[in-house]
Amino acid sequence: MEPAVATEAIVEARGITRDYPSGGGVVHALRGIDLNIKPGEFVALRGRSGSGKTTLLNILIGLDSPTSGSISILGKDLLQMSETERARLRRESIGMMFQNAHLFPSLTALENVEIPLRLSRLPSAQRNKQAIEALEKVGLGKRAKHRGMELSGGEQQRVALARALVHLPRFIVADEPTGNLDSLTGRDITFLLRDIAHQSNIGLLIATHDPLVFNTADRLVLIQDGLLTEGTLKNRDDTGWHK
Ligand SMILES: Nc1ncnc2c1ncn2[C@@H]1O[C@H](COP(=O)(O)OP(=O)(O)OP(=O)(O)O)[C@@H](O)[C@H]1O
Repeated sequence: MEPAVATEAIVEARGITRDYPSGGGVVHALRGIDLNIKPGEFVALRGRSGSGKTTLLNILIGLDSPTSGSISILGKDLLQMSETERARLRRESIGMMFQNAHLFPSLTALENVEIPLRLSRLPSAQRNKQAIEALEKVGLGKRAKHRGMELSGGEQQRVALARALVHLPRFIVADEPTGNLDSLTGRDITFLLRDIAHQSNIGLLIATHDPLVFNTADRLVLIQDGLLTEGTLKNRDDTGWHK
């Protein structure tokens, strides 16, 4: 039996390829991707439209399967898991954010944040407590009773972040989370994500076109024609960017 060694990486992906059949031919969306993300590390994934960002994110969280390659998440082999096990991994250990907040407009912020916990067996008082704590982490403790439709775009995205955090994930994946926000609000959300990842030792992967996001990240990776290269981060200023 192997010794119980805590794995360093949150995610270790090796040689990931993904081919899609298309019009009688094949699209090679990913052509051999290696990517490691450590606890507390914020990695930005930059690439043009169609370069394979969403495909890669979906594969890393088990929503899609690669054509070849291997993926270890939190020390477990993702590709050996059943559909049910992958769903459980997402429910317990992964938080997701998208360009749109996807809130239920007539539910309160608190009810929206509680949704992922409804699938767990937690008693309702515990669910409520965790949801309030998650809203407080994103600075919206006082908006808990406001309905989704009563919140600004930036507040809605904060609620989406609280919903991604409520089950205390180890890995957060976000696809263009600032894409619909003005630059100041986008900056708030980016800094909040970065700070939460650093403080709570969460691995954070954000796919983005937003220069502010990739200049705030700990590491930038570029995806082009289905291949990854390390990017160069710009010099940081002294206004709190980066660490
Ligand atoms: N289900 C699918 N069937 C066929 N081709 C697909 C499918 N999904 C994605 N592709 C192709 O794979 C490539 C990568 O797409 P992907 O959506 O991952 O890009 P992206 O970088 O996320 O783009 P964007 O920034 O526009 O969201 C594209 O050429 C796309 O057309």
